[in-house]
Amino acid sequence: MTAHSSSGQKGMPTASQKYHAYPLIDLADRTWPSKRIDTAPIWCSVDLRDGNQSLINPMGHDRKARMFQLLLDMGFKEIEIGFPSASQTDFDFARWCVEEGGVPDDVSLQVLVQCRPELITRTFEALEGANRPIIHFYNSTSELQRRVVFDKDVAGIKQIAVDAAKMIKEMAEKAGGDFRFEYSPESFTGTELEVALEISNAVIEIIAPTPDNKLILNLPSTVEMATPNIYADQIEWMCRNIDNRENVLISLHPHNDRGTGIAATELALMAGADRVEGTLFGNGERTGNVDVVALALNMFTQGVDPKLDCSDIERMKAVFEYSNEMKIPERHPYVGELVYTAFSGSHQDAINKGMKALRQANKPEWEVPYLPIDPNDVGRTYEAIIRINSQSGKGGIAYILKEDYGLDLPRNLQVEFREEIQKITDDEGVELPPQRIYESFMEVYVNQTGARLGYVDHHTHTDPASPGVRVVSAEITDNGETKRIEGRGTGPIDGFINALSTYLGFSLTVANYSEHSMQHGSNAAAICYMEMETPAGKLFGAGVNTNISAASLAAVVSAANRALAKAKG
Ligand SMILES: CC(=O)SCCNC(=O)CCNC(=O)[C@H](O)C(C)(C)COP(=O)(O)OP(=O)(O)OC[C@H]1O[C@@H](n2cnc3c(N)ncnc32)[C@H](O)[C@@H]1OP(=O)(O)O
Ligand SMILES: CC(C)C(=O)C(=O)O
Repeated sequence: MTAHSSSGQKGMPTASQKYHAYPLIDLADRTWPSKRIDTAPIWCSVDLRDGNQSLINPMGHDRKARMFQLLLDMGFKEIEIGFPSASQTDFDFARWCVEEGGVPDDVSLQVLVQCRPELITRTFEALEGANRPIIHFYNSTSELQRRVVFDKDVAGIKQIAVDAAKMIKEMAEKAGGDFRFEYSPESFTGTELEVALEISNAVIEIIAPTPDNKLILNLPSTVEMATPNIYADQIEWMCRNIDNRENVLISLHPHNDRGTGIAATELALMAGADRVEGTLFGNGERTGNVDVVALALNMFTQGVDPKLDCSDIERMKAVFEYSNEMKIPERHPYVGELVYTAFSGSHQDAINKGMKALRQANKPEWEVPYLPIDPNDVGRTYEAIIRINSQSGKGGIAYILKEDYGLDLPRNLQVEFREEIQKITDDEGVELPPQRIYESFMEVYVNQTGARLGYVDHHTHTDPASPGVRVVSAEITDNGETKRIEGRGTGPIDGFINALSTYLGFSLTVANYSEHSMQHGSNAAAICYMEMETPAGKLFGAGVNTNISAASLAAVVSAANRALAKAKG
């Protein structure tokens, strides 16, 4: 039945008529909810097989080889390199890996094959001479596939698995090599647990795994059909009930149809699984395989060694994009261009303060608000942490000026300058790059193109008649004309302010003052920030000079210019 909305548009069909809820698992004494992941699983990359079979243009040799090298460099010890009986490309790649791939002794090549004799034979040919390769065989066991794809009952489906297991075991013995075995009751999540158990146990009996050669029993979430807790229950149930558990490695192979592949994998690891098959950044059929990088880095941020080297995530991204001919979205966990970036004011403020506190604490532990991982740990820089648009606040602007240009703005100046930036971002409606923020700061406070006054030079001497009083004589420009002004005070700033106040005919006083050396674009110059009470209200000026007194006086002139401009409206 089709529902119709009040607008007359055709709505979605009635959910309960078209779909049904996934049944709950009867496991009242489940233990996984109170477990945590404290060691890394055995990782197996399936980029070159499950990832590859989902691509518009499957990988040729070069794209495969480049991905393969990355996977080795990241420390994968098990790599599913393809489906050699399916295509000449995959067959040739398997041969290349065996003969020329430089596979370290502790790495097993894994290949996938259906339970079909001619394909199994070809698979053994592809692996001749390989070191401890894993033959991964599978057949679909779900109720739906039994009914509509294979037209067989459980016994018939079990027979497919058993026949293949026998053939593979015999061929391995005949070949005399040191083979390892993996069996997947494919579409496990659509299979009744008792059926998956019966078929898996039948395979285990034939393979007869030992402590030295355990069977990998891969329980795939071929299609993610339910909430992650259900997958965890299924895995805990299988771990408890499977025969010969001590000689069986329970492996996960989650897909991401509901967008919860990572959560499902994590809960299933808590439920007792030993191994995970997945792909870099989650490429794979439909919505992908589980993202092993996110899994590994999730572990890392919990203080667990993930046993996968993700320290050069930019290289990983580049290889992913080259080999898969796909782009990684900006928000993808840990790797997306924007995942370490805050645009919004309060986040920027917190990050700014967090980074400062971290520097001061000088401890190894990472704790910065809004950043669950130190970008440096995956080879990203701090450069893009804070970016400025109309959602940004003073903290973010101050962060950029400090980190990129070494300008340490006092708090009130941050507030004042934010208004200048806000005008621009509201007008333009787009992001403002750091250089424009810096140039804007220099223009508003230091260069002041077209401003009425300019500081040129000054000299001071003690008033012989009044010891302790300094006489300041300064040269300024007023609308381009050179003027000499003179004033007296306790020091150069005081004397200069008195001179300028008299010259302009209004009072200027210092409310606050700070200075530091410039680290950017100027050798040994200092910058002075001067907050002044003026008839137009409290305003900042800034001055840059190699002489600190001159920088201060330039800052006074800058504030006076801003007061004059404000008074003019
Ligand atoms: C969930 C997964 O990712 S599983 C992996 C899937 N990956 C791939 O399929 C990629 C590579 N595959 C291929 O290139 C091809 O499918 C090949 C070369 C393996 C086989 O090709 P073909 O035999 O021409 O065709 P096709 O795949 O359609 O064959 C399906 C037949 O195999 C049977 N079959 C499918 N899977 C299996 C299996 N695991 N074990 C035994 N038989 C199987 C089907 O029931 C069907 O039988 P039917 O011909 O009697 O109806
Ligand atoms: C072959 C199996 C493990 C598979 O790829 C899947 O179920 O997704």
